[in-house]
Amino acid sequence: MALSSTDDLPLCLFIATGGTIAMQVDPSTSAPIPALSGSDLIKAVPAIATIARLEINNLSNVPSVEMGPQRWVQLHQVIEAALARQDIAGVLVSHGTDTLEETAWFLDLTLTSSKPVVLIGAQRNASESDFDGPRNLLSGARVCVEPESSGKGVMAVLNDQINAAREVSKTHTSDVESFNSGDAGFLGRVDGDTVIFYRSSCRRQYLSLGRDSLPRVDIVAMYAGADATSLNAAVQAGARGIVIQALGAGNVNAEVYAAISQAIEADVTVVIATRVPRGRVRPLYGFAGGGSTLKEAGVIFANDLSSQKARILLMLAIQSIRSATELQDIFDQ
Ligand SMILES: NC(=O)C[C@H](N)C(=O)O
Repeated sequence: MALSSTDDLPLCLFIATGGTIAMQVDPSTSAPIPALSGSDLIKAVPAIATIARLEINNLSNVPSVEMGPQRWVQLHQVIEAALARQDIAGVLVSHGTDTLEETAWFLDLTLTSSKPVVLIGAQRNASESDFDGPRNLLSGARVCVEPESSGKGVMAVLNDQINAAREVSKTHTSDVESFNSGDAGFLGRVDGDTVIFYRSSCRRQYLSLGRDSLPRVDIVAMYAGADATSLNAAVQAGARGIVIQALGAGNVNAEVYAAISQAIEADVTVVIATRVPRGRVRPLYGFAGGGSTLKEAGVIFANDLSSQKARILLMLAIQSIRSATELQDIFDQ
């Protein structure tokens, strides 16, 4: 459905997927649930017609806990087809904030166009008087039509702050100032009606989406006193890859180390990430389970990617690559 506004404005595709931005409080339970379609959202923010002409795709209305490989592939296909059209300047996607960074990273890795793709969401639902959805929608649209957005990859725009897909993460459960890019810093910001970029994203990667179904990759958490039960269960479940959310610079205890060694012998690719929000993992310590011994055992180090982003990179990479050296090269970029 195309919503008309000034004819000479750029045309963007607006894809609604769900999330709190599309939720209202259900009076019978007093809890927010999916309620608004993409069309409802746009109708509630008439000022958007001064920024862009929008074509609306009400793709889904799900909380982002329901996002995953199947929906990512579907979203990828819809966006790839839209960006191939000459008349489309960019794509705006509304999304729940809980897994927004994962969808953004998957799309950033797999889309081929240099046209902007902007993900937005909201921390407060549409029944709240200080609902942040409209502001994020307007700012997202501004970034989507901004000529300087070209080649910046997939971006997350919330609270007027522009983040690159590789670096962005949700850092607060409820505050509207939640999404940031850690050590890398924001890509830019929206100031009133002006989009200001501070930098480009210089660490972008492309991995082709070979098949429609991605290989199973699980995340296993390391913590004080952890045993190998979860890791062994992932191997039993048929995981082709396992990302360990390790400690510190990339360490596990002796029991988990032994299980990792066995998993690698059974041809499961194991990637070490960390639960620490900032910094890289590396082969540092020589005790059983320290990074140096893990490297000896044949693990891949996830660089500074969170475990959830390392999982996505691994899912895409092991479609075609199995050699540890080549996989490590991909994670080192
Ligand atoms: N603020 C939000 O959008 C959170 C919501 N649970 C979601 O991710 O769908």
